[in-house]
Amino acid sequence: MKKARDCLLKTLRRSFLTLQNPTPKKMDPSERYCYNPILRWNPQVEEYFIKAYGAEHFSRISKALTRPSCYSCIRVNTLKTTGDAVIEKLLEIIQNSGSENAVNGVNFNKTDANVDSDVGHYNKVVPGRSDHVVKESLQNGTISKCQIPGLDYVVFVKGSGPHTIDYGYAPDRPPKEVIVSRKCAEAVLRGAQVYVPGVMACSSHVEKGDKVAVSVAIEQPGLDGGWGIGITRGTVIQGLQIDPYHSERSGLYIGQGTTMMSRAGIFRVSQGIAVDMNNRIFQLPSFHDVLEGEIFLQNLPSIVTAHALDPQKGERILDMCAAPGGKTTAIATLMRDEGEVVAADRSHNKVLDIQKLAAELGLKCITTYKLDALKAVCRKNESNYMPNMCSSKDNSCLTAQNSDSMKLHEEKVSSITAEQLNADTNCKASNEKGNERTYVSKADFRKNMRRLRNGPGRNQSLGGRVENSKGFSPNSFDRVLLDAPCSALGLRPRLFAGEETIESLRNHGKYQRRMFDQAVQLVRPGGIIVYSTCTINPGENEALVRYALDTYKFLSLAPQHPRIGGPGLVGRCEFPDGYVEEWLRPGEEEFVQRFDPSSPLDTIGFFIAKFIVGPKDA
Ligand SMILES: C[S@@+](CC[C@H](N)C(=O)[O-])C[C@H]1O[C@@H](n2cnc3c(N)ncnc32)[C@H](O)[C@@H]1O
Repeated sequence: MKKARDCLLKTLRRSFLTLQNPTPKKMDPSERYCYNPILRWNPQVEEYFIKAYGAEHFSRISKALTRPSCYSCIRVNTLKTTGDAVIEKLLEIIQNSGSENAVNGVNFNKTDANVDSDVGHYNKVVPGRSDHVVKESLQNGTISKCQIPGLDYVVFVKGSGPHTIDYGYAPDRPPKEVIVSRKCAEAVLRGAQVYVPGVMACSSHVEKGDKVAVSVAIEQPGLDGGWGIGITRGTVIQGLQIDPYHSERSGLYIGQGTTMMSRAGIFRVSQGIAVDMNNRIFQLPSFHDVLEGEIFLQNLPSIVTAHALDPQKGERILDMCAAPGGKTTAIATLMRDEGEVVAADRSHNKVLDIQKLAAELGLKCITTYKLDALKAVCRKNESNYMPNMCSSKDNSCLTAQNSDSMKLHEEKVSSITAEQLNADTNCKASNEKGNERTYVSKADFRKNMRRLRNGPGRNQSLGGRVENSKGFSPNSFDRVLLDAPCSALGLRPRLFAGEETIESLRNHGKYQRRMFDQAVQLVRPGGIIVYSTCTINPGENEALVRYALDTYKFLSLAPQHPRIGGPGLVGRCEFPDGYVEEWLRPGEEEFVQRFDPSSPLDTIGFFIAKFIVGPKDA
């Protein structure tokens, strides 16, 4: 029934488009076979953002969102190596790589990585690269160290684009084509290959080894007021104007590639590379499998977020929404792996990702938990609340699921507690002497306690065990990072933004405020909360700050270092339904960092606010 309805809608839509444009005009191929996407928004959301940013600025932001940043940002694992050593190794890799890889399309992969997803990476390095390439890479700034004070361990590798591609169009002989899904295209723009599940449609008679023009199917407004892509997997493309989705694809060509299998193969198998993208609109270096453990690819604003938190050695830090662990590991590295970073996420599998990343980077001070951030504060009346497990030392309330392994160790724990506590009280004095290795720090003590109760560390050796937590005691963290789940409207490249409505944006805001309420309870007086999102939506950024400052009088905005983002938005927005959203007040805007995707920094859209927690009973 639904299929028939969809089919009918599609047919109606096509007739509607044909009626609107009865004799499709011949299009200049340079207009058609190019990359010039227009980001579609929900009309009310667009109106709201235009009010916030002004029409011209919002149009620049929209444009920037459709493109990837033109460089890769590498966070060097300073516990294992240095920025200079990494640059040297990368240059060596370029030197040994094939000349077919242009400098601006630097290909750093050691091996073919046959990732079985529609967005995996695939690259190969061919030996025989000449020396001048290395010199050029340095001279033209392909590889450079970040110049921002304190961030000299961050390495940038430049990419290039958008490039104009000749798809070999000739009158009456259109190029063979492959149409991919939006998600696949977004990954391809970031440097991935086209994998089988990402292919939507393909020209007839495509054989392995054919050159194909790759375009993307993006959601279009439907007659029913929703969005649809109006094309089904397996559709045959003739290269004619009567092809389904022909006009919609104009300006949405993301590159040229060589098919790795025939059309029949693409739609028969379930995995593998369908198209090897060898001529891309954006040429960005790919680092899959490269210098594993020594480097981590991370957006610059995320690295800055860890700095804004300013974690100190020996502290206890909570990362409330931590997966996949990019910021957790940045924080642990800034702490030189001394102290405790509690990394929580509500998704079991994502917690495993944090563990994997921590192990890869060799970080030991990270403890992971599966935990709903909305219930991050330990409630004493929980049915399975076990007071002896919510010790003032550990402050983590573990669930009954772990009680067996805990009972086994309980005796041992109690026998060492007194001794350890003595060590604990000694730690301040020892610290003053700077003799960090001979005393048991608070963090080490907590780690030992956990080891005794739970066996060896969770990171490397337990092979995928994830501990559930019922939450933590109030005031039990020195600093809390809330890198909140959000509308992600700052992520790049983005080819469609119509799914978010005013209502869904407001819901994100509500969810974030509830999480923030938990963060406020968990951090001790005198501690720090950093709140961040990867969205351009002021309702999830400045409005959260307003809520925080108005609700909790003991919070105040703190300056951030480094500060490379722009100021926040001051003012308010009145919605047609009467809802009023309050943003920052004059004087507050310079305390937050707003990363504008259309600014010369060329980052994702991102927001960071830092709060100092004053005496809570004041
Ligand atoms: C923006 S991502 C975090 C990215 C991470 N901080 C990093 O830098 O790698 C948001 C995360 O919040 C998690 N999340 C969403 N709702 C949650 C909840 N109620 N409790 C805990 N985690 C949640 C998601 O699983 C997701 O991993």
